[in-house]
Amino acid sequence: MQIPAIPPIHDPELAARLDHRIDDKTKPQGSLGVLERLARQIGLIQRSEHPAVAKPAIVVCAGDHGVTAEGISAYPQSVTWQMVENFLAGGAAINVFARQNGCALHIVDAGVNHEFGKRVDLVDCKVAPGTRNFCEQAAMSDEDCARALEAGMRFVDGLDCDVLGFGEMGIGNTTSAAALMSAFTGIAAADCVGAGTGLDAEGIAHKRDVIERALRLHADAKAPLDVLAAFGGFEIAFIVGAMLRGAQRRMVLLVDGFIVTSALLAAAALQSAVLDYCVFSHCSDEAGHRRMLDYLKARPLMQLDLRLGEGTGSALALPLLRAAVNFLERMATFSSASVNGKNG
Ligand SMILES: O=C(O)c1ccc[n+]([C@@H]2O[C@H](COP(=O)([O-])O)[C@@H](O)[C@H]2O)c1
Ligand SMILES: Cc1cc2nc[nH]c2cc1C
Repeated sequence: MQIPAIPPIHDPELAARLDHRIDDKTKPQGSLGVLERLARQIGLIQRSEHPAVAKPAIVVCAGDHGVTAEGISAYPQSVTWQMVENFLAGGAAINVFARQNGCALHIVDAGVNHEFGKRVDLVDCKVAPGTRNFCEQAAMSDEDCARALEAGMRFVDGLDCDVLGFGEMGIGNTTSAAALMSAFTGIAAADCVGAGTGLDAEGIAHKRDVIERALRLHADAKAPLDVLAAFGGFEIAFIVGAMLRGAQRRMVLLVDGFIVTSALLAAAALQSAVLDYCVFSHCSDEAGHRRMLDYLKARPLMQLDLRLGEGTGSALALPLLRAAVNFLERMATFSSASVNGKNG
């Protein structure tokens, strides 16, 4: 398997031209704050002084997790496929927010423990009906992990979009994400673990024990792909592949909550320049997410106490991305509006 080469977005000459355009708008310099940094970043990603958010898409990847056998979620595994049906019927939060924001939505079965049959609206990339219990063995074989990564890359090869948002669905996947976080960052499991869909304090303590046990079992997994295979999920590996290919194709990558960011930890361990292409939509209410973002030196756009996943944060961030490219394209300049500039 070929890991995509990703160039950094570094381009001092274009950055200077973007900065000039931004500073020439009728506002005190820097006063549009984060939106100015976004406009500059999107311009550098798209290699354009006139960046656009014209064709946004969100991909929601679903997969099941063998580690649910350890009793680490407040909900049964069957909710994964039932929510996939809900996505396909248009009734989930992500359907509502994607529609509200004029965003294409793609639903992927990367490894759900359910036979959906032939469905035109479901992208069938099922590698297996769920991962193995990573307390007993690696969640994925190396081959299956590579299959999920490649499926993510191939999926993005067929996409026509400029902004690619990520979401996921998978009962048990906050356990997978917390284990990935601890393995990739060296942060203690106790500081990675959280309530997920709604565990109480006792449930969280048990989840921490499960993760610590698995970290001991797979202590030899050091290379990024080995860590991903040991603790990941099919939906997480699919997202890793899709992120790497999306960055290679110079898409803006919209990062959602705790699980999607754990996929980014793996992607960044494989190709650190992928981070240049990322916009962090929000800081999730899942306990470890703030620490994960800090580790990546990431500044999320919003803090809404969301802990849903599905790409809901990605969808809700779209108006801010649009505001960033719109002010750059549509605001008057000091000279066009005859407004005096600084000290002038
Ligand atoms: O995105 C987040 O930050 C987030 C935080 C907590 C839970 N979730 C969602 O909840 C599910 C996993 O929770 P759990 O408790 O089953 O591990 C999965 O479907 C995720 O989309 C998502
Ligand atoms: C109902 C439900 C919806 C979800 N969406 C994402 N994760 C979820 C988990 C549950 C339990």
